[in-house]
Amino acid sequence: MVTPLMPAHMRDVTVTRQGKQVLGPVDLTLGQSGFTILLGPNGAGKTTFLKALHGLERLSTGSVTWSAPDDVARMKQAYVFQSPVMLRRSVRANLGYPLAILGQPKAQVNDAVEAWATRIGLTAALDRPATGLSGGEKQKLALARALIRDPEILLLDEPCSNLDGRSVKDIEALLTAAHQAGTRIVMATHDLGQARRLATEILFLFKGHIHEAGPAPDAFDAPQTPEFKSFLNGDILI
Ligand SMILES: Nc1ncnc2c1ncn2[C@@H]1O[C@H](COP(=O)(O)OP(=O)(O)OP(=O)(O)O)[C@@H](O)[C@H]1O
Repeated sequence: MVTPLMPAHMRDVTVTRQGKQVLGPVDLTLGQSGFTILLGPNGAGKTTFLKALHGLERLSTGSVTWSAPDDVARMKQAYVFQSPVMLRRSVRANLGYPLAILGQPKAQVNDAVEAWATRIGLTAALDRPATGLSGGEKQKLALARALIRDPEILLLDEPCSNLDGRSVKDIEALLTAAHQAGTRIVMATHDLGQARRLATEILFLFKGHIHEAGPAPDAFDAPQTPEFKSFLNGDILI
């Protein structure tokens, strides 16, 4: 599927915090389809990049433009945080929330909730408080809550950090299915194995700059910059 939202352009984007430039300048076009993995060591600026793209970050310079008006673009994006944020309500209410606020009829919301609960293995927990779920269950719920309204682009900030292997596998399966169904994905991760499993495109960030951008697996097989080469070698970058 080709989304009318993309391509998106980041032009001369910089973010400065307390006098320090933590991102940019970034000049980049995100193409119409693909699974972009944003790699980089701690503090490289991955979260800042994703938030800048999503409009959650005040830009010091530059602009982010989508191939649709800003209000339409905002509606068609979903963002999954590193630590899932749960409403203090049931799993059912959490899952249905994005559709309920769009004013969808209750029966339709309920059908979608039941279908997604089955996909993430939480049918038996539907009427339990979401705050009582395990970390992996919460992150699956957060992902399902993002996907339930069928976004054109999904932005994820290290959604699998601190999760057990089973949960990582489940989340990767959900992401792969979304990608295959045509959802544009941009995801930050520390995990090189995960990047190799999922990426169609790599962005490597270091000290706020993009040092490598290109298709996977080529970027892994023949890194173009010494920084990305070192990162792939497991060296400590300073
Ligand atoms: N509120 C803040 N005030 C000042 N500096 C900040 C603030 N938040 C983040 N930073 C700095 O901005 C830079 C980029 O941070 P960011 O969280 O985007 O990196 P990251 O690649 O996502 O890191 P991590 O992998 O650790 O989550 C870092 O140097 C960080 O210390």
